Amino acid sequence: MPLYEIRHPLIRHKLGVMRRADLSTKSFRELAQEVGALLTYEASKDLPLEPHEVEGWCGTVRTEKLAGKKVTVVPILRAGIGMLDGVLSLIPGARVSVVGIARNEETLEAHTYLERLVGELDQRLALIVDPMLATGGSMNATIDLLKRAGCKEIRALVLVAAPVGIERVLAAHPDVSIYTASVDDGLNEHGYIMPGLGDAGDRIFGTKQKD
Ligand SMILES: O=P(O)(O)OC[C@H]1O[C@H](OP(=O)(O)OP(=O)(O)O)[C@H](O)[C@@H]1O
Ligand SMILES: O=c1cc[nH]c(=O)[nH]1
Ligand SMILES: [Mg+2]
Repeated sequence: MPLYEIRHPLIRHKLGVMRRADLSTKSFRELAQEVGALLTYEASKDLPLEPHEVEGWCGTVRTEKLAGKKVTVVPILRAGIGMLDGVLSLIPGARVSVVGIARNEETLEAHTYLERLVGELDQRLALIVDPMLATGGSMNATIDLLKRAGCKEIRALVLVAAPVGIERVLAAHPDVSIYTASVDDGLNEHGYIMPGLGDAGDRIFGTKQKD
């Protein structure tokens, strides 16, 4: 099943705090990174290991180490930057591919304005990070361009997802897994996730929402 709603108590608690409208930019930012790291923990559960040996205090110890699976983290600008360090805190050797996409506020269509991908994408697991999966347009545009660049293994990490966006992504890309801290109720008339987090980019970068 390609949708994973991670109902871990730490995630649920932290996401609950993030929903507070009076939360400071600093706290929202810190929590986005923390939940990003916790989602990474779940999304990396099946990374391949290989046998290893180390010299321990009592002699040689048989251990395991990561088998060197190549990873690229793909933050969708802007808001995806808010989860990037959380992912890198657990997978520090990952390369970063940056994708810039803005959603048109009237039509809700995704417009791609930047594509800076790392090499060897056909050999890498791509972890796309974006706090919000709303209509799914931005996520599908990102998956499309990664696949065009040769990527074969893609996982999406989002803080909050709307059912309609999940359906749209999985209909177009059934091979992609989505990891989310919450499947929320739906979208309002402006395409915002309800109850959601509000405008994640504005909350992470401290820019103002329209009053
Ligand atoms: O699923 P969708 O309907 O495409 O909406 C979700 C997208 O909207 C937000 O970005 P936005 O376009 O506001 O850009 P920003 O991160 O620069 O604020 C969010 O971070 C997602 O990328
Ligand atoms: O709820 C939403 C939907 C799109 N983008 C956001 O930042 N929040
Ligand atoms: Mg925004």
